[in-house]
Amino acid sequence: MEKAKIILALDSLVDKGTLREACSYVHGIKIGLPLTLDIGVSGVKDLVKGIDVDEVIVDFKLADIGDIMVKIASKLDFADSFISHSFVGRNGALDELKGFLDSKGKKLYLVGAMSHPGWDDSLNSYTVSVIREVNPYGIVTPATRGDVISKFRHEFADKVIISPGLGTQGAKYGEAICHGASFEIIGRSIFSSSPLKALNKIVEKQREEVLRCKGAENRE
Ligand SMILES: O=c1ccn([C@@H]2O[C@H](COP(=O)(O)O)[C@@H](O)[C@H]2O)c(=O)[nH]1
Repeated sequence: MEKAKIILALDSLVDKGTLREACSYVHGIKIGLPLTLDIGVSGVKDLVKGIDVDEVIVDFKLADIGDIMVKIASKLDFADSFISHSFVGRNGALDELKGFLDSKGKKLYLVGAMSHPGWDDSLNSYTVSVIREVNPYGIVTPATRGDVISKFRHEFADKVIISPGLGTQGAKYGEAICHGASFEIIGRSIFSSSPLKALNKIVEKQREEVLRCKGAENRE
């Protein structure tokens, strides 16, 4: 069966058997700083070892000078991809991180806009300009504001867009994909209780919503 367009947000510890089974339904996993602080880098390495996913993303939302971001990324060799803030800019920051990740065959995502209500979308013209300059593999945009995803998709037709903000933060499963995201990032709505049951329902709802909107697209 085709994997669902979901990236699991792992911000707290999940039993490895459950994670292994959950991963057979999804594209990837995203490792958060809270989980890494709880179990350490070696604990995270053990957790992800042997897990069958297409992508392991480290989400520490790096935001520092290039040298420090490179030092952090070089300690996390289990990751395929890293998320960084874009507001730090290219020169002396993201240029160095991108160069390092390129040399290791790893991918960079930049935050285009965040999902919480306090994010100011007037910042987005700046993040768009940094994303253009840095040319990352992908972008993080908010599922909570579909119009913002659509704008980023319009600006960056070929980039992978990953969107958090589903379920607990309010967006409907599938909604981000309908607005142009490549994958939906989902954490607490899956892991607060009975993860496999919750994931199955979410996969179903995502498929229904995407069928509904793609059907609508095809009728236009
Ligand atoms: O704007 C952003 C950027 C990143 N996140 C991250 O996504 C997940 C969302 O988890 P839920 O439990 O599904 O709300 C989490 O790891 C955040 O750090 C975000 O929410 N918003």
